[in-house]
Amino acid sequence: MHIVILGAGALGVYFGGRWIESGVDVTFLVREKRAAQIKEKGLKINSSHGDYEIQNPHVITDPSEIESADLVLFSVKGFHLAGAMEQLRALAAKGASILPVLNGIEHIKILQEQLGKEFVIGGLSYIFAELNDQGHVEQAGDMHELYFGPLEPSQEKICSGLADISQSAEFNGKKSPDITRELWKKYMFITALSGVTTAANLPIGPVREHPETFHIAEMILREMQTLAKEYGADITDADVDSAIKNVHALDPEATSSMHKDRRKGLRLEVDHLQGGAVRLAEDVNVDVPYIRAVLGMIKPFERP
Ligand SMILES: NC(=O)C1=CN([C@@H]2O[C@H](COP(=O)(O)OP(=O)(O)OC[C@H]3O[C@@H](n4cnc5c(N)ncnc54)[C@H](OP(=O)(O)O)[C@@H]3O)[C@@H](O)[C@H]2O)C=CC1
Ligand SMILES: CC(C)(CO)C(=O)C(=O)O
Repeated sequence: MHIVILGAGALGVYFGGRWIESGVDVTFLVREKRAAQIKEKGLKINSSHGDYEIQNPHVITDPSEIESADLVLFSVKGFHLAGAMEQLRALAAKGASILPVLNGIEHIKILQEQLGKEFVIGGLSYIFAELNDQGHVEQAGDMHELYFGPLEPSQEKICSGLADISQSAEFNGKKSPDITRELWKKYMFITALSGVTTAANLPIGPVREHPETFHIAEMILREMQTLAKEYGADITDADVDSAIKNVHALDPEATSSMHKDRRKGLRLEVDHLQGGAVRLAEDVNVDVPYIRAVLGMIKPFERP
């Protein structure tokens, strides 16, 4: 299987690197600046699951440089979705299925509309990873999960193939029979975690210590549960309880990638995540006052 990584950031390099380590053919499709950085500094994963340096990574800046691809791991931030569409179209035309791992949900429909439903697989990840100033990945903690699953029956084969090749890779690759539910569970979790940590500008430890602050996270989980149900995803009370338990289990210093971006003064995915939730809620007449409130608190730091 030939996999193209579109978005050689934290997730793209981590999962792409782990596939390369296990012998899979991987190409990184990047923009010029990132290509120059990779040429100078190389690609490396520093990880609690073992470090790995990618020797001579295959890096391209134009899809025309490859003949064919089976799969694209699409790992850009929500605000780069539109800018990557032309490259995705070119790769789909070469036969590739697209596996987006962005947080959120709005991108799935946009990709399906732009590329055709048969090309878009469901995917998401649980991992704490970021790029350091060398452009190398820093991954922390136990979690390194990549979930994927068919959104259309025709995608069973590529998802099974992906499960097979991921078995020997150093991450947990999980083929889900109900990826839409998994997508909503992750969207619920990240809307709450990124909302409360980024708005408070605090990691999860101090958020948990203040019941009034933690209450906001719990209310966002509930609002997301209601929203998911409106969109046909059966997110149960047990799912919400399990999300709360997972937040309690996090290291006190742990925080969301959005909060890390706020601390670094980088552009935030708030419009894609909390903004997307508000848009989806408006479309089905659901009230989401807590999500609206954190959206308002985070907006001034968005740097669009
Ligand atoms: N980091 C984490 O721990 C987690 C992140 N996520 C989600 O995964 C997604 C990706 O996050 P993350 O990996 O952290 O993001 P990063 O910002 O680390 O990486 C995104 C990469 O996409 C590249 N990119 C953007 N547009 C293009 C394009 N048109 N062509 C080629 N490359 C492009 C950027 O490159 P350039 O340098 O050129 O700008 C950048 O390197 C987000 O939706 C995030 O919420 C989910 C779970 C955990
Ligand atoms: C849930 C978490 C924190 C880890 O996967 C994440 O998705 C993020 O920080 O963006």
